[in-house]
Amino acid sequence: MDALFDSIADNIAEHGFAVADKFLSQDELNNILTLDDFKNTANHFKKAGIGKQQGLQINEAIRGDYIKWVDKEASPAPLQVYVSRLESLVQYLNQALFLSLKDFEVHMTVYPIGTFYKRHLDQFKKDDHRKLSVICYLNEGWKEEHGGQLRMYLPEKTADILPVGGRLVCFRSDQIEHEVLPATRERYSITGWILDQYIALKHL
Ligand SMILES: O=C(O)CCC(=O)C(=O)O
Ligand SMILES: [Fe+2]
Repeated sequence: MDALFDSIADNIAEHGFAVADKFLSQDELNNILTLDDFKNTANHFKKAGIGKQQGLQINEAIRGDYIKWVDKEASPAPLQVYVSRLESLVQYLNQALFLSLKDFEVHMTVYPIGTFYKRHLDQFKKDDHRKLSVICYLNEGWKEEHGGQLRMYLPEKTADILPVGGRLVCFRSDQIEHEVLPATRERYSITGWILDQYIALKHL
């Protein structure tokens, strides 16, 4: 894992984002996908909103995904594997990049066919504790023609990333605007943010 973590740190330092394949192995992601949460998303997930707490709004013209927050202390074993890998990544990035990262929050995500998330930044207006966005994709056999790319708006170009199973994308939450394009398949992922403070308020 160290070589993978090292390339993530280098790319974040140099370009503000990193794409790392095989962050989760095929077995690890199969185990996550067969969790009841993912097999039966209609019962477990709820519509994602925009903003925080009192300001939270549902707006399908902006985002159409469904989410379930992960309880880091009490998640099922397959998710715990991912949570501890992220913990190691956070430690590594702290040492490599001096970011003073403290904690992270993650939710399971499903985008039903045809849904999207319009161009946005991940930091909230009144709360800038989200330092890095981290998304791990869980989709087997995803191809270009399925759509669903993460489009990042970089200073001189855009970069489109396919949500291929096991792939991790990590980028600076305060700098990189991005969007999720609609797909012809359901699109599964675990979405998270690494913060520079300890989480005070649980979403659960
Ligand atoms: O799933 C993705 O590729 C990005 C998701 C995203 O931008 C978000 O949840 O803020
Ligand atoms: Fe985002």
